[in-house]
Amino acid sequence: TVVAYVGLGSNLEDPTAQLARAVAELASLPNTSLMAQSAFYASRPVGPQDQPDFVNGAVQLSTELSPHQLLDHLQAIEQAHGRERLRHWGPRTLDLDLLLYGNDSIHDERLTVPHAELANRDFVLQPLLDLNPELVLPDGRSIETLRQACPDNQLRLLPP
Ligand SMILES: CC1(C)Nc2nc(N)[nH]c(=O)c2N=C1O
Repeated sequence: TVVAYVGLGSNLEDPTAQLARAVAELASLPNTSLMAQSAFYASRPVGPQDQPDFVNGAVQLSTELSPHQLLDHLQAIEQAHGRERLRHWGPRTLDLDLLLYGNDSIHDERLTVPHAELANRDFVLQPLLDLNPELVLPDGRSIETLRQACPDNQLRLLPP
């Protein structure tokens, strides 16, 4: 099995409920078990500001699924949450991103792992630190170091 990290985000239709439901759905994927889930954090949107604040989190999975099988499931869960891509970087009910898949680097037409924006988004880095403070990227950079260098998006820790 492989340890994979999935990022969650939402800013429509009760984001904390969307994330909580998505965690349960991820935990029940085939040949997959939920190892840990991060706290949830609220923050202002990075990019277009004319949309609601986001809630973000991450989960640590142990899976036998391939990266592409896992991606298929993530996209199916997003669809089940009624995600509509009306505009690039626009608001959405649920965003699931495959952040890390073991120590693999993957770059194909469907998948970029580690996630391309991971290193400069505190709403991704902080949940990853919650899950594994020792986490290191395939290229050797530590998540802890990246988090310290990352622009501060004033994350607000939400109560469990
Ligand atoms: C619109 C954009 C870039 N900004 C975000 N901003 C925040 N705070 N959280 C997100 O998950 C997020 N996702 C995005 O895709």
